[in-house]
Amino acid sequence: MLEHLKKEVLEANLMLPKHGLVTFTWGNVSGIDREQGLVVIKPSGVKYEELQLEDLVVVDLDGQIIEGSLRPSSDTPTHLVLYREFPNIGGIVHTHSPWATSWAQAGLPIPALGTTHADYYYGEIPCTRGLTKEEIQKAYELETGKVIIEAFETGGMEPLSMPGVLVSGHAPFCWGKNASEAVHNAVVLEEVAKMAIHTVQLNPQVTPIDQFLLNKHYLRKHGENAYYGQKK
Ligand SMILES: O=C(CO)[C@@H](O)[C@H](O)COP(=O)(O)O
Repeated sequence: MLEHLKKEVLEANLMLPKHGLVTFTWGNVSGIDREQGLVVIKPSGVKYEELQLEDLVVVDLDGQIIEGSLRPSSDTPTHLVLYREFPNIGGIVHTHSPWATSWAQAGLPIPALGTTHADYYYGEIPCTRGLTKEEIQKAYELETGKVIIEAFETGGMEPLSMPGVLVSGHAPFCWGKNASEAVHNAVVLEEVAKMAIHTVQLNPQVTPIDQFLLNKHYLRKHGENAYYGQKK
């Protein structure tokens, strides 16, 4: 079942080590078939170099395993919260990529300090609050998803114009229209996180770019009047 989605999710998972976003078995990618309400996700703890199509796990939005002999990613509940609350996303990536994880561990949002950021993220990349002891004890991965939703509800952000978030004390989650786009956004997040740290080191007084410049760069690539690249 879901052979096309499985191939897309496998390819997206294998892009994580290719782009230097993961070490060992860290990280995971999933994709959703919205018509069937089924999610394909990486199995937990499997080495990327050994990952095969038949290892992928299919779950429903309640987390029930529909197909697969391996346990799904330990972060599956987080992915499922996001799929349930963000109806326009089709793929999710979680990594511990070092530069973005440094911002998450510092508990800081990433300000829009340049146009590279603005090309993909329409403003400051948010950082959630930390989870409470009760949340950690009760349902860690589920509550991780809930603090992400809480951050977006508080900030009033639209998920596809802000396709990533830093979970305080943990690491980033990114998403997109599909698994491949989610990985693309995760690569951009890591690059933007690295540039931002270097920029602040060079000039601690640096401030975010002007909203007008941010709009210009974001809308060059997104929306009905986008003109970057070639017509589809
Ligand atoms: O967030 C974490 C660990 O803190 C994850 O990135 C794991 O390292 C990957 O877990 P699996 O997907 O293999 O269960």
